[in-house]
Amino acid sequence: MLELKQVYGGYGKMTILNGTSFKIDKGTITTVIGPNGAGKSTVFKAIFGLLKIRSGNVLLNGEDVTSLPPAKMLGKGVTYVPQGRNLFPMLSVRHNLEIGGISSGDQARIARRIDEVMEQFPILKEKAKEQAITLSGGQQKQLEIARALLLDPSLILIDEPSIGLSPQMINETFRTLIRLRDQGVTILMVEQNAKAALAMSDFGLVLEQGRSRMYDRADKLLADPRVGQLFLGAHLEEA
Ligand SMILES: Nc1ncnc2c1ncn2[C@@H]1O[C@H](COP(=O)(O)OP(=O)(O)OP(=O)(O)O)[C@@H](O)[C@H]1O
Repeated sequence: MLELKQVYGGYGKMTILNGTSFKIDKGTITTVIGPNGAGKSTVFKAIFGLLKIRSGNVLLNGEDVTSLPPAKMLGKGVTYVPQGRNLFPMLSVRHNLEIGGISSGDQARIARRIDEVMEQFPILKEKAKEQAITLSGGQQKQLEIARALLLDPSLILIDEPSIGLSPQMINETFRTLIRLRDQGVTILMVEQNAKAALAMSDFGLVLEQGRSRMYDRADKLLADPRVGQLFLGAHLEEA
């Protein structure tokens, strides 16, 4: 569904993506792991058009979407849930959802989608009129994921969804992602919480110094001693 071919990019004179190449299949969850600064978030920004790609290509279902701006990527069915909190805290849960649909020309459809999405996230329906800031961290992440669903994406890029959440809320967030995968949505996720994330993923990708070093079934990566070394901070070459 998504393919990166020899993607190079970075910030100013700094090159972070050094020929990143990988493919992910439709209807799967793939977790990207790797040491701090490996370029995991940068890959997402490059795919979603937030970072100019210097060379290389991003293909979506075979179509070249390299450096398309975010609004165009949304139109192609790709959505991005960045790291951290990305809500309007003083606005209501419903209002935050409405903002997610603002780029759609069809507001009647968005109103319908908000109702559908709320059915999938009962806590959001219950708290629709409450300010987003009154939700727990996990509920806020659910709201961000729900907002990402408004435009019916086929691919969700989600960066560190478990950060700052309790173990119970991490489980709930991961269960939500599995449910979406089972509905046919493709998920590409970055996670620091590598073991738990690989345990619920179909595939894993190890990124190091802006290059994909390993790609395999998630259970195989989990069992690979070199990945164990990586979790402990060693570089793959040393491992
Ligand atoms: N906006 C920016 N401007 C300049 N440098 C940046 C910017 N964003 C990230 N970087 C640098 O790019 C490198 C890769 O950052 P990135 O956030 O992609 O890494 P990561 O693998 O997601 O790391 P982490 O696990 O720590 O989140 C880092 O050295 C970082 O300091």
